Amino acid sequence: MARKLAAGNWKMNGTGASLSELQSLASSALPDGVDVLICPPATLVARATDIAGPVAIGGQDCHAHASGAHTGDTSADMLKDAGATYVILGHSERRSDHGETDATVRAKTEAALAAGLIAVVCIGETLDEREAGLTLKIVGDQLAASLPDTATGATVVVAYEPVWAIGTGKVANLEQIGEVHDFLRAQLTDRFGAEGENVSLLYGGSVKPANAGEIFGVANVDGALVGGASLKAADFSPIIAALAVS
Ligand SMILES: O=C[C@H](O)COP(=O)(O)O
Repeated sequence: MARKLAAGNWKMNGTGASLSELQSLASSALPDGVDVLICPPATLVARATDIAGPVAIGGQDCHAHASGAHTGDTSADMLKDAGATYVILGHSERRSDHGETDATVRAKTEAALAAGLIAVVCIGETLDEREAGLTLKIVGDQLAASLPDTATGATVVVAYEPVWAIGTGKVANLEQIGEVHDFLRAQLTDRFGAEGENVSLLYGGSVKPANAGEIFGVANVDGALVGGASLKAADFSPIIAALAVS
């Protein structure tokens, strides 16, 4: 059985003052049965873990190597040392801005698992790919090539984020979300057997308090990876609450 996860990705937003939002979330009465994760910028990970209480803290990327001459990069071991327990990998913004391939994502995922972090592996099609009828082929190929053979429900989360729905206000409709999540679950169980049922499947792309409830009602949606609406506790809290009652 996959665990429910409400994950917030602050992307390149936030300074020390923003930690008041995390503080507010951490001191609120979080519902049982939902894991809550905030992934702030790398500069805030260590400070965030000091005040996070029941909220897990994650990085937004890591290098595939544990250490070395890689100026500007952060290793999975470093995130772990700073108190992180998760790391987002293969976000479409990393894939497009930094040329990350599925092979890169798989190598990073292996590094994250070796460091003891839970990897939130992101996949998703572009609008051109959807309009060409390639959605399931694209996400299936990304899933297969980005996950290592050692992935389990305890070590890996998969986030389906249609690129065209990220930060655009355009949300995939429930039928589109359901089709992809059912497909991903089948792919996971084909490859990992019963363990594939334990991998949490998140939807991401313009999730807001107003649409979270209906999205969480879709089969095989175990939570969300939320960008903009995770920056304020007042927006993220109702999304967490909607997941709890789904
Ligand atoms: O990682 C989060 C996703 O990119 C979704 O971002 P968004 O909720 O701002 O659309």
